[in-house]
Amino acid sequence: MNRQELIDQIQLKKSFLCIGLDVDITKIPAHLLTEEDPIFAFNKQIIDATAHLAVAYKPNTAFYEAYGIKGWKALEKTINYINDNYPEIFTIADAKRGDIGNTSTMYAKAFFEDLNFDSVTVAPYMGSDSVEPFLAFENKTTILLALTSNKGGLDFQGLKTENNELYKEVLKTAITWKNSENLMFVVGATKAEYFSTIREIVPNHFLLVPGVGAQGGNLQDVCKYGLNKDCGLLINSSRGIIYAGNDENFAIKAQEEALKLQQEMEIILNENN
Ligand SMILES: O=C(O)c1cc(=O)[nH]c(=O)n1[C@@H]1O[C@H](COP(=O)(O)O)[C@@H](O)[C@H]1O
Repeated sequence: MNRQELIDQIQLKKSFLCIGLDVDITKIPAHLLTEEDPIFAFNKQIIDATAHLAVAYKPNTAFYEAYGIKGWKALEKTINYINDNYPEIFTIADAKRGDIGNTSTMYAKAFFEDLNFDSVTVAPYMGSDSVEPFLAFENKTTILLALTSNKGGLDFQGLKTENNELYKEVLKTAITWKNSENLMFVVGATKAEYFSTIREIVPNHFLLVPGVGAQGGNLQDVCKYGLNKDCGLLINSSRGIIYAGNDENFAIKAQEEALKLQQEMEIILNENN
């Protein structure tokens, strides 16, 4: 999926919601545990109940890798289900990869070709030749960690360099790389006060913003300085949506939580037009 198709979906659905499919088997409703593949059964119901409200889904691969081959199969079934039934949805493999060039190419093939995700999250720490192999894939997006939502995010990302803080160097340098139009950046919702500075450096790129919901980030605060002319934001909530209920009604409860965020987003988009 390309940038314009994503923007079209945002306008059509009046939503820039990304739902995180971070499925912990100890937290899913008990009645699903008798299913052959409880994780996929859970995801399928969440997706069917929320696809009209969201423009993106983001499975974090840790939650699948933790269950070995069964988990990876559930991830594969989930991405195939989305691509087959909701091809208009932007998909994010939250895998936070990045390595020397030839290894990064293999990570990119795993997520872009084998699993056919639209995008993957990547760590910038190893520099240009660790990220450019991801950027080389046409119609695929590389989502680079810039300023993360966690408390320790500032341990390194906030370090002062000669002229800047490190996260600003990441942004400034990454936009000079080959195929940098294929980049998005991760900025945590818990760091809302940084968005105006970030938008000075990357006015046009999309930002993936996790941290709304369970981590306490605020949608309004993020939008105040984070929105751009194309919206330019994907706001993720995982636990706040998918674990809203814990019985047979879990998908309806998830839908209700997604709807609350979508309705807030609709107002924000209308105000911004
Ligand atoms: O790359 C991410 O998605 C990410 C970056 C970040 O700075 N903070 C962050 O929470 N995430 C991910 O976003 C999701 C947040 O989940 P909830 O806190 O349950 O909404 C998890 O999958 C995290 O791994």
